[in-house]
Amino acid sequence: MAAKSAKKVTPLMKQYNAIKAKYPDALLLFRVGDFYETFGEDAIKAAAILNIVQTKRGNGSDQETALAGFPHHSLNTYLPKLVKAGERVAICDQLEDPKQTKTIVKRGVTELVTPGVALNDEVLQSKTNNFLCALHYGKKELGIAFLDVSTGEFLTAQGDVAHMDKLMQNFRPSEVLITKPKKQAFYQDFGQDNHAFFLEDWVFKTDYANETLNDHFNTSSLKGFGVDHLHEGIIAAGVILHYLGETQHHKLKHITAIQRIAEDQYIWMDRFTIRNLELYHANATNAVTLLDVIDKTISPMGGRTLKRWLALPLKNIAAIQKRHEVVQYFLDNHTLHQKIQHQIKQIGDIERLISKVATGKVSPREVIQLKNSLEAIVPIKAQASNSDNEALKVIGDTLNDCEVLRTKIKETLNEEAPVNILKGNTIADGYLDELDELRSIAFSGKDYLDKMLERETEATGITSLKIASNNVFGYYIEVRNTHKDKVPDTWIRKQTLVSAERYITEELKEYEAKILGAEEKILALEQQLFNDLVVWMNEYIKPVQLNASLIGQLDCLGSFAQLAKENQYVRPLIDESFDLEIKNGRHPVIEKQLPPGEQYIANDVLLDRDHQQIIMITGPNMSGKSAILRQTALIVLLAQMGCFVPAEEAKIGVVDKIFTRVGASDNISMGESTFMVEMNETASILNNISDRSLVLLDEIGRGTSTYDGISIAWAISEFLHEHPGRPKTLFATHYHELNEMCETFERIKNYNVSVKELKDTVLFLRKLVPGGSEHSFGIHVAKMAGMPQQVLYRANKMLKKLEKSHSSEELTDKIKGMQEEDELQLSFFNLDDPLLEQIKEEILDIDINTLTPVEALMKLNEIKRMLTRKKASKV
Ligand SMILES: Nc1ncnc2c1ncn2[C@@H]1O[C@H](COP(=O)(O)OP(=O)(O)OP(=O)(O)O)[C@@H](O)[C@H]1O
Repeated sequence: MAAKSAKKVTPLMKQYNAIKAKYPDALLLFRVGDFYETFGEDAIKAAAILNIVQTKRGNGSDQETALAGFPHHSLNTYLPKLVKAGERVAICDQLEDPKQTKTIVKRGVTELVTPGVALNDEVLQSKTNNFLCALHYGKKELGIAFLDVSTGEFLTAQGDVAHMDKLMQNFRPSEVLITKPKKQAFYQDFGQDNHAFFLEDWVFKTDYANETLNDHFNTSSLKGFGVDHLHEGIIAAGVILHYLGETQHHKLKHITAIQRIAEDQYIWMDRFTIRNLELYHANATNAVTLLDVIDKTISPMGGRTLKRWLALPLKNIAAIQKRHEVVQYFLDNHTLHQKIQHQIKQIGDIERLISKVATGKVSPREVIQLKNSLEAIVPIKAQASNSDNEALKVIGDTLNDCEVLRTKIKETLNEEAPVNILKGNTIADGYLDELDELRSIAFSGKDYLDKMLERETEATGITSLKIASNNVFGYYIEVRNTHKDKVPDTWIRKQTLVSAERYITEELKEYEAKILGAEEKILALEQQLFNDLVVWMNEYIKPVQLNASLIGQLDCLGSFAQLAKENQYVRPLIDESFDLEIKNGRHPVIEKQLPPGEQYIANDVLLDRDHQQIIMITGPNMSGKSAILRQTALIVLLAQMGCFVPAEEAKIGVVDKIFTRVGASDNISMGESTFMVEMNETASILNNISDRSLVLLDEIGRGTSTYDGISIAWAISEFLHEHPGRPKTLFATHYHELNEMCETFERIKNYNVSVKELKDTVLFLRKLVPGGSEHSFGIHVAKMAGMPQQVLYRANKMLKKLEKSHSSEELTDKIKGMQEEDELQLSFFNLDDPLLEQIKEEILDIDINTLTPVEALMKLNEIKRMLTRKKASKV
């Protein structure tokens, strides 16, 4: 019997199965009454992610299925958690009023929320764009498009894999769309880290893309956007719009344009450089990024603009200088700076608010927020327009005070409008006579009831009459039992209590109907008026978006001034020269991380085309070589973003590309391939450099044996020196052999990061001084670790000899010879001491060619431990 009934699928589950079949990749939230329910696999996932109870449906039958749900009003709490966990969530709602239908309620998916297509504030981060990306593999090139549906920004580009990879690093999309047949290629080219979704191949077609885009923009060609030549990019952009349709996002008026990412206008940085410089993504957990240090923006638009500026520093000198001028102006005009910042603080996320207007998801309270934000723009516009700084004036003149929009919102909406329109009191008093009248009926009831009570008391002579209402019986007149006999016949008894009776009268019934009718009408009218307002507001999408962009810029520039003031940054000079002159430059992040009382040691870096094109920096580990390299790149980058820089003075011949490469540090554990990767990466630099490039090489060549490493580092430096572009280069190395290069190559100069050797420690002076280093530095570290003198002496001696040797075959013989020669020195031990034998073996086993300083240190530590143990056992 049970088995028979179990086979029968209920109409509800039948409907569920049909809808689920259309969205197999999504977690389906199925509205049943006041709940969103999930079933089967979805329920198991939802219960785990949301930490909600999972139950069963089907009572042990073979149709038993898992079930988990939550109240519909908690959607805003639970939905973001599912999306953040990487789920695609299909929201299936009831499409008709259950009260109006006798059969099963019609249901359908009203929205598919995916990580890249989110409008919900709980999913979005205010200072970060949330980009959806589509990538198309064309015949020669790849096309890419990015859309932030929450702000309406839509961008496209095309190029090779490296180029696409760099853009992905810049824009960090939350979701990437790719055609199914390219799944493997995508993982190979871009790794497994992206949240990818694979679509059918037919979506990736030129005609379809053009049609979709032209339909959306209501254009006949994409020429006007300057993207018509980007065939692959257009396909990617078409895929994005297609996907929005698929996810039930149809109201997209806020996507007003598509823009080409004009890479030629920005400094080129490849992904290694972006990562290595830790611009906005830390390499270690809790590490501080450049963005963390420089971000003083105070609005969501400013925060997002800053990220964009950081990813895309400018090359156009005039544009850079314009930004510098505004920053300087803010610094010179403190009061204006403060006033503008104060006003910006009052501005909400107008960019996302206007998107919500377009998508019809805006709440009454948000419309009020938008109006208040636009009001805060009015004084900014006036102040900027009245300033005597040209660039600021342009911003002021371009800002739109949106007066008509503000006035209309003000007269339509109540200033205290609720989030949920059903709460009532959304539309302002005095906006519509009809509404005012209804309100007076609905809300002036107290007066009317008081009068009725007075009349009835007089007519019946009952002194303790009461008029009230409850949810079950509506309005009633209550009579205490002592007066029961005085109740007129026309009253109808509704409820009996212990000490009283409740009645209704004809008049009370009529009154109730009128009030209820009025309340219903008020709600309907309010909804209609609010909807009309929102539709009307669509005309203001473009001006509000323009304001958002200008406020974002202004916030950024104000933030640069704030940063300069707080940290003694100076205005850099950008010109067309090829020189780089930094006086007393600092590393913006490290200087903020130093322990209290410690000062960052500033350094000069001078590079030019004629005398000092390449600087070879030697110095022991931890002396500050990498810091000098990175601070140089960061100073250039900050300057070309329009920011001031951490230095005493900086003169920068505009840079078009920044390359950084860091040699593999743990090649031994990672094997040959790491070295190959390092060489491949370096090769890509050598093939792409120009006369305005800045190249930073940190310990390149470290990932192989010493002599290979030296030879490669030598060859790379020689290549850069001889390159007609004469790219400016900083090369940090521990191969002091490279210091010899300056004798042959006139534009290579030696510098070292100075240290002072004290009796038993090394003091880092961190000053970059002219001149090379004469020897290796591993021993310094050993010294610092407090090695016994004998061990140090021995290590020093061995190293010196090894440095002189030229091939690894000679090493063993040499070491043997050295042992015989030096054995007497180690009088601390008995010659036949088994420990000595063991240490001997240890040292002989070391392959110095591939030994990194840290490993040397560890080895020495091991030997020290042996000796300490020996010493202790003797005592
Ligand atoms: N100019 C400076 N002033 C103060 N502290 C500094 C300075 N430069 C570097 N440091 C400190 O020294 C640490 C090591 O610097 P850095 O990593 O640049 O050394 P390195 O010579 O490149 O070492 P390695 O060869 O091991 O990579 C930094 O993390 C920082 O704390």
